[in-house]
Amino acid sequence: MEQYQWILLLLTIFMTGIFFFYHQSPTFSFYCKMFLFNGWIILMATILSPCITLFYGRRVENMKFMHLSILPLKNIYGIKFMVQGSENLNIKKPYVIVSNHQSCLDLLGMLEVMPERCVTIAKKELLYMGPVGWACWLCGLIFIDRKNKKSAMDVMNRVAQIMRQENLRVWMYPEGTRNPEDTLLPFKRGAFHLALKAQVPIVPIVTSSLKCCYSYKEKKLKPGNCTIRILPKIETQGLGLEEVTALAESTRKLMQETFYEISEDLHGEKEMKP
Ligand SMILES: CCCCCCCCCCCCCCC(=O)SCCNC(=O)CCNC(=O)[C@H](O)C(C)(C)COP(=O)(O)OP(=O)(O)OC[C@H]1O[C@@H](n2cnc3c(N)ncnc32)[C@H](O)[C@@H]1OP(=O)(O)O
Ligand SMILES: CCCCCCCC/C=C\CCCCCCCC(=O)OC[C@@H](O)COP(=O)(O)O
Repeated sequence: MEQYQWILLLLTIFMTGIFFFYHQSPTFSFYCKMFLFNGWIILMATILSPCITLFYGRRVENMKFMHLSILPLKNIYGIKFMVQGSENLNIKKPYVIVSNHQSCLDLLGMLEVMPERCVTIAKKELLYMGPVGWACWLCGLIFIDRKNKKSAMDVMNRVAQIMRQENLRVWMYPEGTRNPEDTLLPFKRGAFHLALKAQVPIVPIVTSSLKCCYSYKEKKLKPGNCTIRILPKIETQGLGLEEVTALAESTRKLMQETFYEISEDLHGEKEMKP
């Protein structure tokens, strides 16, 4: 046999093995899907980043490239988002969006509803993910070092200064990390300091439980329907920094109630856990 025939034969055996295990083992198929999910993001970032660097440089408008390149994942995985309350984002001025953070699928939900001129606050580790970090930087993401609180707060305080000048919306995950549970984590204060310092409203956005389509624990990634509810803005004008804790707690309570309300598998959940 010629060398290329050997290669073809080995490739066929390899692909047949993948196909076989994919259908036999849910865990294997989960890892394949996650590999494709991450692989797609890395591929898009690798293709787009050099072009964006060349033609546009770093600017918040580049988010639309992230949007266009990532949204096909929604169709590939059959995840449908039903958006409620889009009219609540018809605000011309800057504001802070706070959203719950369950898993990597939140990226799809975020891009589904993200308004124009919106930047996300992200952990600095993302910046070191090669082309993905480069793409995030080009889209204007703002990175914070969660292990260095002083530097994270300094960055947030600088954002408070520029968001009004540059008419920016800022998207934050106040839980500070992914949380697959049904009870939201206690909220970090950064988003609320930001809104109060910049004297801009807060818009809470709640994504229903993603357990219907994704669970890392159960090694599950399958098609499903999710609801994203955009709540009316919470005004902060005239409120002082002494209100940060109360504001964070009332916003969390509102988002937790909304989460129970829109998550089909949690209907009937009445008890609010602390
Ligand atoms: C082309 C294709 C490319 C595709 C690429 C794909 C890209 C994916 C993009 C998606 C990115 C999504 C990433 C999401 C994340 O990374 S989430 C993780 C990072 N985000 C956060 O952590 C935000 C939430 N955290 C906070 O807001 C924190 O408050 C923080 C600012 C980080 C500070 O941390 P910490 O100290 O732990 O917070 P506390 O809230 O507990 O605060 C402690 C006390 O400090 C006071 N405080 C807080 N902030 C301030 C401030 N700015 N100024 C003054 N004081 C502040 C706070 O009130 C607390 O005081 P008390 O204890 O109440 O007295
Ligand atoms: C040259 C180095 C090459 C490194 C290649 C890195 C590979 C990166 C693989 C895939 C990138 C996918 C990025 C998806 C980002 C989804 C956003 C997200 O969910 O971030 C998590 C963050 O909110 C909270 O983090 P933690 O829950 O605290 O943890």
